[in-house]
Amino acid sequence: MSAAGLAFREAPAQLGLLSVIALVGAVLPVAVTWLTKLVIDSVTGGTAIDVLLPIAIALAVLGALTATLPQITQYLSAEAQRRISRAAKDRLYQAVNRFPGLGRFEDPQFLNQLRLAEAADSAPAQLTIATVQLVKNVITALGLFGSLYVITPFIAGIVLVAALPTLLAELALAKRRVKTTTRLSPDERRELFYQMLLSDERASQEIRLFGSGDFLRGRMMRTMSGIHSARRAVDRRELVVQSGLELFAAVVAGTGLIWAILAAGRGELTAGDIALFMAAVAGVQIAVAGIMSLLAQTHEQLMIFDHYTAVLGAPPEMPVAEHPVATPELRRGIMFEDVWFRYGDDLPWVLRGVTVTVPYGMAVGLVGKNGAGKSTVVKLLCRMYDPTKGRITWDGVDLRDLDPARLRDRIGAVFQDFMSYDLTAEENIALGDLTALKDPDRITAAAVQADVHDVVEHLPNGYRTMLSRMFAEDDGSDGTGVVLSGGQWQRLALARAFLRADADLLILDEPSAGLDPEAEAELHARISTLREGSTSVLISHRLGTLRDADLIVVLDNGTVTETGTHTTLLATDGTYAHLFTTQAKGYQTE
Ligand SMILES: Nc1ncnc2c1ncn2[C@@H]1O[C@H](COP(=O)(O)OP(=O)(O)OP(=O)(O)O)[C@@H](O)[C@H]1O
Repeated sequence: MSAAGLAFREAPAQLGLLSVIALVGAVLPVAVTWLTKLVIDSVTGGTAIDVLLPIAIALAVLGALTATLPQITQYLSAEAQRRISRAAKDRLYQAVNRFPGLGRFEDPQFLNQLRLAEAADSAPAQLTIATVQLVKNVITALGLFGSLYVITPFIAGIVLVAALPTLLAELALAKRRVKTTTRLSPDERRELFYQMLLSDERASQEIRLFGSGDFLRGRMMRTMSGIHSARRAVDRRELVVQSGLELFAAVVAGTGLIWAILAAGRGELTAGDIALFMAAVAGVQIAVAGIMSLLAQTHEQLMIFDHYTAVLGAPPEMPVAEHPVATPELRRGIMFEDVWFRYGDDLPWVLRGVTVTVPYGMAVGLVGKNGAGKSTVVKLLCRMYDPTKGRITWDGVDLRDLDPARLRDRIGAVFQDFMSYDLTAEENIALGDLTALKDPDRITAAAVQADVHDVVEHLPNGYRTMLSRMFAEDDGSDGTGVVLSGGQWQRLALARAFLRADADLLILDEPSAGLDPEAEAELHARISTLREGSTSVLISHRLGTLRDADLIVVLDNGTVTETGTHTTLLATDGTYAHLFTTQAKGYQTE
């Protein structure tokens, strides 16, 4: 949709009124100029007061209109801006939410474009309002130019020709401004990153312990200085060019005035003509300067709006089937068939020909050293990315042929880098399946399964307690937000996954890393019961928790090196046996 289309759909009344006011405002200066000439000529010509009075009253009414219309215009523009920006922002984040995978969020070029698009949410409104103002200024300029032409076609011609360099200069300046903004986008993203880091609750502990605050502040200030010097260069150029243009306009107006006074001396012009001449030259110049700056603004906003439309029109980063196959209920299993994967064309292979089956109804354990590719396998299972080569099938159907959203509906997961939201406890769990917000019993049941019910129940406001000290007042309690411990957050993340009790596949990536030994043992007993008969993939560095798995898959440097049960793998005496005995030794007393 075009900027104007969006603007008129969201604020038709405001923009309609603004257009009418602009039309009235456009002819006001012309009418005032002519009436002023009439008054002066009448006064100097000795016209009767009863003829003068209506003109004076008309001038007073036009003066009142000239004074009030800008205030009304400002109010209507602000309201139109709010409505249109709201809709533009909504569309932008709808588009962002539509990207099926993670690729876009790891692409710096796209992130730069997104930052520019975020700044462009006021562009549709500004563009439309600027266009209305542009039309207004054109009408005023034509009216005043016509008035000037009646008195002196020669000077009128000079004023017109003098406007040309202004137009070209303003357009060039606008182009440079947009170029600078685009070029500075990565730096501004960087500056924002440092800024957020310095005020981030989670980062503050390390920053204080390592005393890295001043280092990060220094980096932020250096980035900011770079941005400022680039902007200063643009501002200086604008200062020089625009001052030159103003000077040029003053010379044109001054020369015209001298000519007009000389002409009046020769009796060719009346006093009213001189007044009209002065008002018209100034008015035309103001209107023309307004047109130039509005044209430049429009040009700039159009270029910024391009980034907005580019994000809105960006295709999904991985192909989404136009007519997806309905995701079948899992009955056979998930197969990785010679899957190769790397995060980017210029990055190393992370998975190299992985062929493995997660059979239906079985608990599969995934083991491997840091960086072996375990979390990557999980991300591919959820189709956050597509394999670079090979394929993954869900009951025989290639994941690429399924609707990613419907596939994910069938999966419950706790990721290694799970989220803790600054929301209430209830909402933190319900995010696993938002329909549960209307069914608190389901939320409680999931919390019981994740062994976090007791903790939540005893919070100051129970399930409605805000799990943040930053937004504490939002929970309607006495304003005391609560901060949970790492292990408690982890259980909450588990509850979020357990909310999808009927999920076909349960993925747990290091679900007990933050739990105390007792809680871990309890959790794994619970998970075992939950996993019984259901299909699950569990990643854990604590190999003891995988003993009961129906199948253990060992990943090493992106390839499957061993598969079997705990007993068979121990007997094989390979990597798994080595890792297991090394870990077991650590628990044994001498
Ligand atoms: N988003 C990403 N972009 C680029 N490379 C990535 C990305 N995520 C992971 N990697 C790389 O892929 C490799 C495998 O990472 P992965 O997280 O799958 O390992 P892992 O076996 O889960 O490790 P760990 O036991 O430490 O959690 C690593 O070398 C990592 O640097």
